[in-house]
Amino acid sequence: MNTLPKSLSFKMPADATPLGYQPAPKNVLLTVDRLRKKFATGDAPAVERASFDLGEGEMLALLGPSGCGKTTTLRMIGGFEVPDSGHVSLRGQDITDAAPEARGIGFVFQDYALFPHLTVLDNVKFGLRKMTRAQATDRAAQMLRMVGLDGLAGRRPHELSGGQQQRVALARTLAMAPPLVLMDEPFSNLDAAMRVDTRQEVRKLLKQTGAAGIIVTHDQEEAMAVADRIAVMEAGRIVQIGTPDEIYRYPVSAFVASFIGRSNLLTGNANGMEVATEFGNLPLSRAANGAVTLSVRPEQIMLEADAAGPASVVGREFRGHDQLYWVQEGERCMQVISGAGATIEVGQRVRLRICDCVVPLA
Ligand SMILES: Nc1ncnc2c1ncn2[C@@H]1O[C@H](COP(=O)(O)OP(=O)(O)OP(=O)(O)O)[C@@H](O)[C@H]1O
Repeated sequence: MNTLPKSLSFKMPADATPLGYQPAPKNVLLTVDRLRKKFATGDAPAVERASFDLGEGEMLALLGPSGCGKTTTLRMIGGFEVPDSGHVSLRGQDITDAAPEARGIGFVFQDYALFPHLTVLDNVKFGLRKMTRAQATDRAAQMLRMVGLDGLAGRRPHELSGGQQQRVALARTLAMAPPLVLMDEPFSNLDAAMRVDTRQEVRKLLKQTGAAGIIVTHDQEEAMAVADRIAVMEAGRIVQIGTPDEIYRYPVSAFVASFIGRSNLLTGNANGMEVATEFGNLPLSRAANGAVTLSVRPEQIMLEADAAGPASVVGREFRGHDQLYWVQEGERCMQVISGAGATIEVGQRVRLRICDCVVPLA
């Protein structure tokens, strides 16, 4: 038998927040209130009723598939796009109509937007024109030390790697000590290994300086790695906001369950904290009643080799730390994640057992 270590509990804690939306952070820095934007060319609004609060020093990821409105939301916060309606406030002051440069918000663009003819040091000094030259040089040198690039101050951007350019762009933004930094797909130009290192570096630097951040990404792994909270967007709307844990464990809809990690969707008939399914009666993560769709994560399912079992393995992916199986039972194909130890081969008969709370979806 192939048993699973249970590192996650899907039982909702008694003090869990209501589905979807968390209470406002304690020290609110930014309030985004029902932003809407419809472009002349589109049938539907690109963004509809986007609302959230961001705390001082908090890191939020706007996550969703291509075209769901992430960049448009970010651009409205930054002042690069004028909303049709709704408001943006920073520390209680309405900045909806303020020009980008008057908002005191920092930006890191996808292409870093470094000046190719300026040295690294002069790029970082660029935004510090209100300081004396000596003060600006000191501040820029300090920022370059912080991002670990003080040895490269005299180079030009084309003499740096993508990750180093990214850090220069961040140093330039942080030099101005903004309370908030907006980043649109900031790691997309980096290779996979560098992306992993750079995103941790960026998170650390923002936390170190106390700046809050909003990062746009379509990569759920990146969002989970870098953000304190994730706002998941679908077709112009924010459909769920929560910590990475909350969103993974308690997705509110089939869309969120399938976009963040892998999910098997089942149907059942709920009665309070229990649901009747084709896999027997299962405990629910929260109370529900009547017909429900359920999300079951692949690691919540146990796979047992059984020559008389009702299902068979139709695919297997060895992933080093674990294995992902596709298991066909009648019309249904389930995804199951199991330990890397014992292997069940493709073609073998198996039995599936769900061994945790299942999550009812809206
Ligand atoms: N300037 C524009 N004019 C017309 N339509 C636009 C404009 N900018 C964005 N859109 C449309 O608005 C919708 C949302 O676009 P947006 O760039 O915000 O999505 P996104 O989630 O950031 O996508 P991606 O991950 O591909 O960058 C899309 O349908 C897009 O085609």
